[in-house]
Amino acid sequence: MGVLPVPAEVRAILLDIEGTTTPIAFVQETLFPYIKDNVKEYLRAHWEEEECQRDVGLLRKQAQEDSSLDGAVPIPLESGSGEEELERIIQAIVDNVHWQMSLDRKTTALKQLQGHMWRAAYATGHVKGEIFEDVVPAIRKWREAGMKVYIYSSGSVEAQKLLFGYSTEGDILELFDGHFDTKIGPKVESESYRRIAASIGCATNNILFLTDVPREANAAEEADTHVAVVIRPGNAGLTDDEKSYYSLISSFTELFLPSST
Ligand SMILES: CSCCC(=O)C(=O)COP(=O)(O)O
Ligand SMILES: [Mg+2]
Repeated sequence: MGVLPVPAEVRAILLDIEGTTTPIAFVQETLFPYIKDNVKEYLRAHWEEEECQRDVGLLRKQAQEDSSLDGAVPIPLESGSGEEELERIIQAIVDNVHWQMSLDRKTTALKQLQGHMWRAAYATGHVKGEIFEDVVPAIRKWREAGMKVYIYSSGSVEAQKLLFGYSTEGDILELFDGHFDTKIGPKVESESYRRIAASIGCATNNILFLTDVPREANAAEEADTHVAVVIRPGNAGLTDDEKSYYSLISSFTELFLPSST
């Protein structure tokens, strides 16, 4: 087991979810198939609700922005009323969601809908958020040492709260001081890390960001945020250059805080 000293100026640890706190397999083999299998029924059942209409509005706007992309699926406006017309629009949304998911897109529109759909899956006990076993004990230790702990995931804040609220370790939401999603900006843009620092009320170099994705680490580092790349079973491999450039950890227990004993 390695040891990674945390720089003394770090006051907050910012955590990615998929591939960092949580196995990629849980997201790809449980959460995402649930969306693909249930999106049509969900839209039919919730169509009249305000929240669902907001999600549809965001997806339609995103589809317009995506119209020049290869294979993009448009979402037409309803022209008229009736069951058949509604089915035509719902089918277009289903196709659009499937297309976005086939590319693992991280659009706020897709992530908002997913978060709302997972609500029922977690609340009925159909799904429990999976967390690597080192995560909870390590976060407790960091917090005892005075560290603030935040989540930054492409999954919506609502989806994050479901995952940690209904997790294999129980409701562990109390471990987090706050949550960020793509509403603050994409994880591959350095400006997002500046906005997060401003929102927390610290400098970017007071934050240590843990992620499995080198492009995200690179964006954070450009903003002068400390980073470490997390290696977990099932994560994408790193190039030799990435392995030698980034600080790497394979468990949260490898982080050594200056004040820890
Ligand atoms: C928050 S639960 C679902 C995870 C998800 O939808 C996703 O896109 C994961 O992205 P991350 O930024 O956590 O790697
Ligand atoms: Mg990730």
